[in-house]
Amino acid sequence: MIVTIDGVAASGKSSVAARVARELGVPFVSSGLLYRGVARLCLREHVNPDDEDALLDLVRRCPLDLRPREQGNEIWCGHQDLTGELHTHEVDETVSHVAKHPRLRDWVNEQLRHVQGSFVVEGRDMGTAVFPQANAKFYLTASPRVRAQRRVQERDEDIGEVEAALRLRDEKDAAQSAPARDAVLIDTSNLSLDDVVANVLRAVRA
Ligand SMILES: Nc1ncnc2c1ncn2[C@@H]1O[C@H](COP(=O)(O)OP(=O)(O)OP(=O)(O)O)[C@@H](O)[C@H]1O
Ligand SMILES: Nc1ccn([C@@H]2O[C@H](COP(=O)(O)O)[C@@H](O)[C@H]2O)c(=O)n1
Repeated sequence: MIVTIDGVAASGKSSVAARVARELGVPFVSSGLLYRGVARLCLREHVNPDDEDALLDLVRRCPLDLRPREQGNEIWCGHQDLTGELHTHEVDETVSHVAKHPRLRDWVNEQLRHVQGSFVVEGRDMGTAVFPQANAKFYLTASPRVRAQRRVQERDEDIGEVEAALRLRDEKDAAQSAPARDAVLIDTSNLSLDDVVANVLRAVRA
């Protein structure tokens, strides 16, 4: 069984996917971490994120390894765990530049398709481009303000700046972020995390 949970930045994809996966007793996979990993390598190696050939050379030189874990996915580059370096302002600003390249997206999607068995996978285009055959598909949204409020609970940043950055990332991600026609749309603006998880599990088990 494959369950896809797509949605806009900070809509709750990772949190919901992790909880749903735990309840179903299957791994969860965070596709965004692969893009974030490439963005992190760009920053570390001073590679231009707008240069597609340079990005493909980078991931050949520094192959990233996505490791689904119950407590959260890990991203390794050889023997180096990059996981703790992927949710920074610099990575947030770089990742959409990385994600716009078709051949880089093909590379990410090839990594994702190696995952075997049953799993929950979250991202932007899991239910459309990567796993159109998924058994259940969900698409999470929330107002930019609500998403910014949630994000500043995690990071000590100005809420106005966070909201503006989320709106900008939404625009940059629009090309790959359309919900699948058969996805269940959930506006989480006025729902608790528990409510969203319950709604998803009810639909998966229906
Ligand atoms: N329905 C909800 N109600 C309240 N808080 C929520 C809800 N969903 C998620 N959160 C909280 O909002 C924050 C962002 O959630 P999360 O990281 O899962 O979003 P995301 O869509 O994966 O973000 P990104 O796209 O940046 O990876 C987390 O602190 C999470 O606990
Ligand atoms: N399937 C996906 C997942 C992510 N992206 C790009 O990566 C950025 C970070 O993703 P998060 O889920 O961690 O926010 C995101 O803003 C996209 O630019 C993607 O294109 N496709």
